[in-house]
Amino acid sequence: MRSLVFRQLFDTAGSSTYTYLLADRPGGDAVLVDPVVEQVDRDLKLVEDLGLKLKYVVNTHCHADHVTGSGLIKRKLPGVRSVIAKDSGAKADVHVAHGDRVEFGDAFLEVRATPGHTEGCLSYVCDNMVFTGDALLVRGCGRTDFQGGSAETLYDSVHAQIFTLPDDTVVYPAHDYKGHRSSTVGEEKRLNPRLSKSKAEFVEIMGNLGLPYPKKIDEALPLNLVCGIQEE
Ligand SMILES: N[C@@H](CCC(=O)N[C@@H](CSS)C(=O)NCC(=O)O)C(=O)O
Repeated sequence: MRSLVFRQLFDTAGSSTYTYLLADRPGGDAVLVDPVVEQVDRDLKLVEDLGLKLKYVVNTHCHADHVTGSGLIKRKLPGVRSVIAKDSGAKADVHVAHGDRVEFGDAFLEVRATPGHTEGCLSYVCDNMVFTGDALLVRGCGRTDFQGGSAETLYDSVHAQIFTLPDDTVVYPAHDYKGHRSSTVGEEKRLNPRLSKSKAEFVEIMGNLGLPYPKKIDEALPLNLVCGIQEE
């Protein structure tokens, strides 16, 4: 039985983003999923405290609400490689697509394409966990009104790629705005107020969210298209 290392970290500075640290074993090879630039020192201190070897910074998508920590982490730890979907249109060291694996030591993330919030959204499955980015949030989902978003596509993605996982798979989202930390596939299939509905109802709901644009969108998008801050 593998003793995977797992930590869930939260950006209290404003974006309400969850960053995940995973390693194949204590002191082993590690990945960081969705790091936030303001929290890079916190994340790297934890990597050092746990004696881990950080291999990849992995992005679920090109975020619009915060700047990814990928570029800054690469500057501080030059051996680390950034990962994002080929379909995101963003630069990175490694471009992945549906069916690929991101390997770290004896463990790996299985890449599942879950477009709809953006065209290049990915979810990553690791053992009994799925890191859903903004495709599926706890009792919610990512908005579909910019970055090539499509409610129809998001509905199909979640139903085909996430809701087909075992019901006890633990759902770890990229954001939470209501105090949740995780959920399960079974719970979300039953209780998600948007995605448990029919596709037509879902499309109607998503067309009427009326959310303001993220405050940092104009700063975040251009930087995230180059995988974060690249220069001094
Ligand atoms: N107020 C925040 C942005 C909130 C927001 O729009 N969140 C996105 C994910 S980040 S692009 C979203 O999809 N929300 C779905 C929902 O139902 O809330 C800010 O200004 O940064």
